[in-house]
Formats: sequence, C-alpha cells, structure tokens
Amino acid sequence: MEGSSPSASLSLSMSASAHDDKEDSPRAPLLERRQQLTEELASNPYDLILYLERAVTYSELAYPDLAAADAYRALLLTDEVRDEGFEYHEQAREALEKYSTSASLPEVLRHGSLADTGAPSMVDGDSPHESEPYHQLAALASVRCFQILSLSLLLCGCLKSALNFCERGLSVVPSNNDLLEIKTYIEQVARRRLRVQPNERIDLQSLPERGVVRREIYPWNTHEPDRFSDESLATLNQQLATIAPKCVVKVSELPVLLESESETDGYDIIPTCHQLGLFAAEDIAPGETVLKEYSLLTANNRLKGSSCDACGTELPPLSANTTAVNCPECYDTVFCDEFCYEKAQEAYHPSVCDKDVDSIAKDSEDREADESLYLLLLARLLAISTHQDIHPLEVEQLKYIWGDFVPTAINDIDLSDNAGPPPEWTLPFSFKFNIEMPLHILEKMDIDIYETLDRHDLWVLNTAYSKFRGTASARKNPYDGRPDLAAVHPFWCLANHDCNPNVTWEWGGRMVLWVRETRVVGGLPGGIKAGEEIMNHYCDVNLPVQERREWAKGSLGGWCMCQRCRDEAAKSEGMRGN
Ligand SMILES: C[S@@+](CC[C@H](N)C(=O)[O-])C[C@H]1O[C@@H](n2cnc3c(N)ncnc32)[C@H](O)[C@@H]1O
Repeated sequence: MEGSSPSASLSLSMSASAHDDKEDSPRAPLLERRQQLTEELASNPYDLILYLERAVTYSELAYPDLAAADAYRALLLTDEVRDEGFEYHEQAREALEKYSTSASLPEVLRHGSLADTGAPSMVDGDSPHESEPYHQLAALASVRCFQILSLSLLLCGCLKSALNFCERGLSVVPSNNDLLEIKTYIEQVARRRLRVQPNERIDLQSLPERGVVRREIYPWNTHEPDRFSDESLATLNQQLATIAPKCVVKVSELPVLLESESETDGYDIIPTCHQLGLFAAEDIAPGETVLKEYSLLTANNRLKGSSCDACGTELPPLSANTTAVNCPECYDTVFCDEFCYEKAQEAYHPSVCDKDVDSIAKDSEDREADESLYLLLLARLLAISTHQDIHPLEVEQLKYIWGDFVPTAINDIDLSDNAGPPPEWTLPFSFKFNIEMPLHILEKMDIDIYETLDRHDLWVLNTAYSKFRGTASARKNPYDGRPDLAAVHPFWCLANHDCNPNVTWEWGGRMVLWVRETRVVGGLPGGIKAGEEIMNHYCDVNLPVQERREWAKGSLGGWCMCQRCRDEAAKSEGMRGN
C-alpha cells in the first residue's frame, strides 16, 4: 500500500540486529529501568504512577511515541480513579491510594511547578470523594499526563493531537508554565511546517497530524526471530511445502536500494545486502503454478461489506443456492463459503463475534483509507492472538515477515556536542491510529487494556504495523479508486522484485504466483531452473524505466537497482550524453 501501487505493496532495507545496545552504553541503565517498570506494571497493571514513570523513561530513551502511549493509559486511569461508575475504578483507586498516604508526592509528579498549580481547584466533578487525597493526586497526575502527551506527540510530529492535549491541560491549569511553553513550541513547529508567517493566524484544523517514529526491533523485543537461523528457515520451509511445493526459502543477496537516481547504474559492482527470498528447488515449467496461498490476515474498510470477512474475496451473488454463509451468532458477518466460515471460527472470529468491532474504521475518509486498512489488519491480528491465546508477535502469519526495520543505534538521538543531524525515523505514526483506535478496538473486544499490557503495549503494535507496511497488498475499489481491501500473505511476500520477473501473480481469494510464459527482456521463453530465485514484480513492468522506478519506489522502499533498470537507465543516459 505504501507508494499506492494498484495492488502490491512491499518495502525494504537492511536487516537490523535485535540487540545492539551494549551493556556499557548510556542507554543501558534506562533500559534496565524500563524493564523494571514493565515488570512492576505486570503485577500492578492499574497503577497510573508506574505508567507515568515508564513514560518519562521512554522520553529519556528517545521513544516519544511509547511515552505518549503510557501517558495516555495513565490519563485513562485518572478518569477511572475519579469516576466511581467506571469499570476499573476500584483497582485504579486502590493502586493510587498507596501513594496518597505517603507524606511526599511521587517523584514523577514533582516536576517543575506542577505541585503548585493548585490541585484542589483542578477537581471539576461533583463526586463526594473529591476532597480525598487520592482524588487530588489523580487530578495532579492528569496534568502530568497532559504535559507528557503534548510534548511527546509534538516530537512525533502529531501537532493536532499535541495541541489538543496541551489545551486540555491548560483548561485545567491555565498558568502551568510547562504547558504554556509546549504550546509555544507547537505553534513554532506548526508555523514552520505550514509556512505561516509569525504575524499570520494558524488554522488549527489544518495542523499536521501524521508523524513518524522509530521503526526497529526494540532492544527488549524477545519475540523477533533471527530470520536467517536454521531453525527459522526450517519452520518456514515446513509450512511452504504445502503452499509452494517446488520452492524453498533461502537467504538472498539483493542490491542495496538507493533513495533516488544515482550515477551507479553503469557500475559493474554495486553494494548488496542479505535478506530472505523464494527459490526454485526444482525446475518449474512456463505457466505452472509456483505458489497458492490462503490468508486470514485480511481487512476491508467498506461499511457495507461485499467481501468475505475471512479471505477478502468478493461475496457470491445472493440467490437460493448461494455458497455464502452468515455467522449464526452475529448475522452481519458473512463468509464466501463454508470453508472460510470454518477457518474463521477456528482462527479468530469468536473473539470479535457480536462485539460491534466491525463498524470501527469503516468508510473512512479518502485520506485515511490506507491507515484504516493497516488498523483493520491490526484488529485481525489482535482477534487471532486473542482467540488462540498467543502473543500477537508470535502469531505465525506475522512472526517471520519482513519489517523493514532500521537498527536501533541508527534510530537513536545522539545528544553529544558534536552530534550529526537527528535520524530520519521511518514508521508512519498518529495518535489516532497507533494509540487511540487500537485501545478502542481492544475495549470493544472486552479486553482489559491494563492487564494485557504485555500483549498490547504500543511497541508490540508498532512492530506489527512495521511488518504490515513492509508486506501488505492492497486493492483499490474499481468504482472510486480508493484502497478498500488489504491482506498479508506471509509466503507470497517472501518473493523479491525484479523488473524482468520470472513469475506473475493474482489475488482473488487465494494469492497465486505462476511462471511467466515469456520474459519481458528480449521476449525469451519463460521457465525457472532449480536453484534460481523466484522474482516477482511490485509494479507494472511494461512502463519505461524512469516511471517504473518511481512507481516501485514506494513498495520496494527505494530506487530499483535490478539489472534491467540499471541497463535501461545506463543506456538512456548514454543516449542523452551522445
Ligand atoms: C516483501 S519483502 C520481500 C522479502 C524480503 N526480502 C524478506 O527478507 O522477507 C520486500 C522487501 O524486499 C527487498 N527487495 C525486494 N526486491 C528487491 C530488489 N530487487 N532489490 C533490492 N531489494 C529488494 C526490499 O527491501 C523490499 O522492501
């Protein structure tokens, strides 16, 4: 979907190592603190002070998105404390009471002049408990949440939500210096990004909300496999045997992708990197099917669904002898046939059945169509992991796929005097799609978002988003051209790209790859020999080189450096030079 090719979307960069934080790095004590707080949260999941402490640690580690997510959970808990009617009121109150009996404020609330902002006046409800110390503490903590949320979201580039939280804080404590300062920063950044002069008014509605954050294998992520290990390859090949019996998954050597045009097209040797790829284990004849894959990791954002809830294929027309099957419990969910119904029941459907999750992120605005599809893929992943009671990152359809991760050390912010420019983070991020909506979906699924932190922490969701963005294919609606269907096919997406592909593909219920009858270059006959790599295409290979490279850039993650592109570009450059 990145790069909005009509159907395929894939992206790429070099493999990142899971653990590049040395024990003696300045980050080590902060990582240790993060670990300790995470463990404490596992035993005390309703303790909002712990969330705030971890948010501060994340800020110090330069993960503003993760800081915002913790501050948001803490903010929700301040509401739980203050409203007796809320579901987790008792647990949140009990957890906070521990701190309200102590003579001094928790360290995390002793920030700037926070304690002098007049806690009693902050209590706005008419609860009989509003003079209770825990109530006062919740009110004070909510201001700390607004501070962390507004500053962190500003750092992620989500100016609209940053301003929203800042103003919510200022409406409670109008003279809070931190919040006033953050508001000034937000305005400064907004003026720069919107190119508004200092004397001109900023249209708050047009404030940017799409940001970017770090895309990495988090140093504490113990779920990410070493994709190159014998064990991983054996697991993948075992599953591949039924999907693509004549293929194997192996390590492939690929050109390092460049950002844009370069002078290297005519070079004999270019830099390469290692990733995974699909290879023929035996000869495969022209026209023969190479791979046929069924996936339940699908999503559609149409409100009135005309596609199968499980595989995403168009539903058969309604008639007396239709194969379509409605779920007998929640009549609105329709499957194209009995097979898909059974598969859905086994894999995910009971965890969302009759839970009103289906209306979320449907019929989104055009500019949010891509984000809504990624969110719905995430929702499917959460449904699978909940129903099967496994960690989302252990779900087999997700675990081994490409995430286009950048090594942690490259993502890090260097605070030393002679530091270079800050890194360019690459994972698209917004408060709505990364933090707010996933929690909303989990709540609709009757999942306790505090107790299941280990499974639904933002870093888990960001890891899943990274993988979806590197591998999902999307389909545009033929009537309005809007992407409305997406899927991840974990084996199909192992095939790399070449503008002189030896296979072609089609997605309709199953994802199918088959051998081309003729090759694009020189019209040579098709056919794949044992040992050759299966080369798919992520763009229309009939286009001229420049247009092909522009198109493939989004899905590939860079400027295509395949032999055909380099030959054609070098030739046209030579012709221009003559
Ligand atoms: C869907 S993945 C393909 C499988 C991936 N190589 C893996 O290890 O799982 C797409 C990514 O593979 C890499 N890739 C695919 N074709 C490539 C090519 N022709 N040149 C360089 N990189 C390529 C890019 O990094 C791209 O973002």
